[in-house]
Amino acid sequence: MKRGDTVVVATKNAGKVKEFAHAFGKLGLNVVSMFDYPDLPEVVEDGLTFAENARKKAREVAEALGMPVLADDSGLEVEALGGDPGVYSARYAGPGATDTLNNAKLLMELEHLAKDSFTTDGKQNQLEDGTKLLSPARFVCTLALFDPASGKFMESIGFVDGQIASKPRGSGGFGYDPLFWLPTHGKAMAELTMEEKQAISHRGAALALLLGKLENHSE
Ligand SMILES: O=P(O)(O)OP(=O)(O)OP(=O)(O)OC[C@H]1O[C@@H](n2cnc3c(O)ncnc32)[C@H](O)[C@@H]1O
Ligand SMILES: [Mg+2]
Repeated sequence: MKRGDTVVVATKNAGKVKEFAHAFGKLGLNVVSMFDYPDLPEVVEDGLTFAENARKKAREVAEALGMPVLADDSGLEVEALGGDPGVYSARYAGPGATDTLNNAKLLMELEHLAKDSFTTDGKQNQLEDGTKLLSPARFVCTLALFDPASGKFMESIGFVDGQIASKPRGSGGFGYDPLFWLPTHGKAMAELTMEEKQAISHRGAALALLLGKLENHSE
């Protein structure tokens, strides 16, 4: 990839598109997404892992377009929920789920549990304004780049650890960002600028790894 090239990202998530456009823009690359190809058939995300879904999105779109395509499959793993919503993060609240409905569903599930198991050391798990920290959690992002000419994938994975807060904060980012508390920053993910989010996020980490692999590959 060289300055001026276009990267096709197989996503219909406007939040992801913004983050990729920002990251690739710094390298002089343009980003197009599935919003630019509205007629492509929908990819059914029925994989059991993030990696399977990322590969499926990348391969199907790359084969339809006849060019290399990058896909991102990501989600939230919440310890107290045994790793849920995981690969179901986008549709946690059911068909037609929105970020708002998914966040409400997450809080409902956790507050349910909190009554039994998270009350004893309440002080420690509480922010100054009374917001409770309900469970450790982790964002995961897998990236898959598929080149239909070679039939090969290049893949990477990134993580970021935090806590689920009982109240949303901030208006940046997307998805579960307002509920994802970063003890290291004393802020929710949605309170970070895009630049700050990229520096610490699961997507930023996965992208840095992938770019490193691409660089080695082209040498
Ligand atoms: O499949 P595409 O079209 O890329 O878009 P999507 O929104 O369906 O994306 P996923 O299938 O990968 O589902 C990931 C969900 O996990 C959540 N998520 C992923 N990355 C996130 C981030 O950086 N911040 C907050 N929530 C995130 C968010 O709810 C996403 O909808
Ligand atoms: Mg999806």
